[in-house]
This record gives sequence, structure tokens and C-alpha cells, in this order.
Amino acid sequence: MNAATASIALALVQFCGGLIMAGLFMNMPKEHCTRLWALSGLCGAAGICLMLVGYNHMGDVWNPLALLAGNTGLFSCCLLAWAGLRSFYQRRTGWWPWLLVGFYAFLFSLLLLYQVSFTQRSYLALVALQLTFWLALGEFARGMSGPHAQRYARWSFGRCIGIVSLLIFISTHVARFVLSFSHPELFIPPAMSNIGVALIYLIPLSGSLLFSVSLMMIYFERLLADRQRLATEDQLTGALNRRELVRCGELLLARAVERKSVLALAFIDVDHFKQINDRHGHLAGDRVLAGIGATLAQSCRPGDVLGRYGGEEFCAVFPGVDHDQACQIGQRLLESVRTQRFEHGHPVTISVGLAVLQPGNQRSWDELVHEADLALYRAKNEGRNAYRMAMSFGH
Ligand SMILES: Nc1nc2c(ncn2[C@@H]2O[C@H](COP(=O)(O)OP(=O)(O)OP(=O)(O)O)[C@@H](O)[C@H]2O)c(=O)[nH]1
Repeated sequence: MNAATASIALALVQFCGGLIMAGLFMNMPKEHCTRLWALSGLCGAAGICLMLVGYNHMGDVWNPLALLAGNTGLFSCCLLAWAGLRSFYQRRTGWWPWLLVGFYAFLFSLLLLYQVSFTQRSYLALVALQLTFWLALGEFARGMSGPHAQRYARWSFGRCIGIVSLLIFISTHVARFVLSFSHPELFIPPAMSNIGVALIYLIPLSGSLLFSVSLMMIYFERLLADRQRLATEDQLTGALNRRELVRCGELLLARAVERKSVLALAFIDVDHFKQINDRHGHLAGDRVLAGIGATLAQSCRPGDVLGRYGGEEFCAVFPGVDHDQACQIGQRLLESVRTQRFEHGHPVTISVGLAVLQPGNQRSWDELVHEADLALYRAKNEGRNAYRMAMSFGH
């Protein structure tokens, strides 16, 4: 296969890749980033088409206007992909990139007007595309520390693929730039060398396909994480919802029984919560619940499980915690809520019922919850703002 046929074949693959990317993102939920990525795919496909029209079969300029539009389309495709990434990581992009596109088109038309060589024209494209690759790389890097990183995993497969594809782009462009100085004959169309075809078409093609895949992956990873969160988290307090609490609690309990280790369960209820609702309104009540959820979460270690059992009741499971440690935890939970300041100004207290699984004991989840629940009723009946241990320990 000669260089001209290879370049047409690879350009057609790139054209199809652009169309597939556009089609996929058009059918995804309508968000700013998916729209930008769909547009980027369309621009890429259109740009490649126009580039094919722009050259004759000898690789010389045949239609300068098509070439100008094609090159500008490819640059816009990269800028749109970057702007989509910005939007994905919750950053806004102004209108200045479109000024850049205009400036690029102006410079490229000057080069066509003065009929500079293919290699010299490539330098402009190389510099412009390098800029977009570094911008996108910066976006991936900043995405690991911004608001996105607080909700989602810092490292994901999609992001790694994206970074690898950008490094492929950057290194091939640098190699092409350097080689075009020392070995300009490698890049003379149409008798382009194998190295030339690889650096101009083949490697960037695999890079751009990989980059499109990475955009889809980071989008799906976020979609799945959101679904998972919706299915397992209590929206108001950020603690686990009851179903997930029971699932995790049963798992920890089964493990503790199997290993003959200790485990503590705390049943937590906000005192006189109805009064807070009645006096300050349900919205203020909601904020109190959210605040208590956050405070209780801070009192738990990694590996502990905290969930909202229902209404103003929370439940926490502490693996590896024995009777004495459970008493300390009970005291710590009371303190943490009692010392918290809420917007309505009044202190809020909780009551806690604790049950402990002793080493070698067999207990079901329901039994342990029932024991802690009975202990909680004692705490309530004996004046609230206190913790009580399940009867067998007679606190
Ligand atoms: N704002 C708000 N209130 C809730 C929510 N879930 C339950 N509640 C309210 O919580 C209150 C619970 O009241 P009670 O069960 O009487 O308990 P209490 O007033 O805390 O009294 P004690 O538990 O005996 O100290 C009810 O008024 C519920 O309407 C919620 O998600 N948000």
C-alpha cells in the first residue's frame, strides 16, 4: 500500500471514529459536556472529510478552502473535546477558545496564500494541537483535586486511558517536529516513508480513538458512581440508607461471628426532635439531621458503618469494638452532638443504645438490633442525653 492509499484509508477510519463518537454522545443524557463531545466528534469527522477533499492524489493542495476548513475543523474538534472535559469537571469555559480558532484559521490561510510547503504548514497545526493536548492533560490533572475528586475516585481507568492517549499525541507530535528538521524527506507527500505515515496518521489515529474511548469511560464511570450512590446513600444525611446499612451490618456481623471477634452496634435517636420540627420548621429539622449525620460520621473510623435507620434514628456498627470501648464510643457520640452548634441556636442531644457481640457468641443482625433498641428505650426513659448498654452488661 502506498502512502496516499494508506492516508486515505486511515483518514476514513478516523472519519468513522468521529461519527461514532458524535452518535454516542448525542444519545447520552443532555449535559453540556456530552453536547460538546458530540460536537467535537462531528467537527473531527467533517474536518477529516474536508482534508481529503483539500489534497489531490499526489498529496498537493487541490482545494485550499477545503484544506483551510478541514484544518480548522480538526483544531476545533480538539478544543471542543477539551472544553467538554472542563465542563465535565465542573469548570466553565468562556468564548476565548473561539477567538483562538479564528486566529488559527487566519494564520493557516496566510500560509496557504504564500504557498508554503506541507511540512511548514504542519508546524502551525503541530503547535496548535500541542496546545490543546496540554490543556486537556491539565484538565485531567486538575480533575483529580477539584470538587469532582471529592465525590468520585481520583484515579479511574478512563482517566488513565485519557492521559495515555494524550501522551501518545504529545510524543508523536514532538517526534514529528524534530524529525521534520533532521529528515524532511520522510514527510514528503505522496511518497511518504513508513515512519512518516505512522507519525502523521497511524499513531495519532490510535491516540484519537483511545481518547474518545476515555471520554466515554469517564462519563460512564461517573454515571455508575452516581447510580451506586443513589442506591446506597441517604440523600439528606449522607449516611448509608437502611437497606445498605443492613447489608453492610450483616456482612460485618457474619465476619465477626466467623472470626470469633467482638463487634458493637449503636442505635442512636435524636432527643425531642419533634419539638425542633414544630418550633423551627421541617427544613430546619432537616438541616439538624444532616448536621448530626455529618458529626456522627466524623466520630466513626474507616471500616465502621453508619446508616440512617429511619426518621431521626441512626445506627452504627463498630467491628473489633468490645464492651469498654463501646462505652467510650457511646460517650464520644453524645459529646460530639451535644457540643455541636446548630443554626437555630439550641443545643441538640441524642440517646444511644449499645449492644456488643462477645467473642464466640452467635447473634443475628435482628437480635443485635433488638438488644440495642431496648437499651435505647432505657436511655430515653431514664432522662435522655445518655447511652445505655444492652441488659446483659447492665450499665
Ligand atoms: N425534618 C424532618 N423530620 C423528620 C424526618 N423524619 C422524621 N421526622 C420527624 O421526627 C419526629 C420524631 O418524633 P418522635 O418519634 O415523637 O420522637 P422525638 O420527638 O424525637 O422524641 P423522643 O425520641 O422521645 O426524644 C417526627 O415529628 C417526625 O415527623 C425528616 O427526614 N426530616
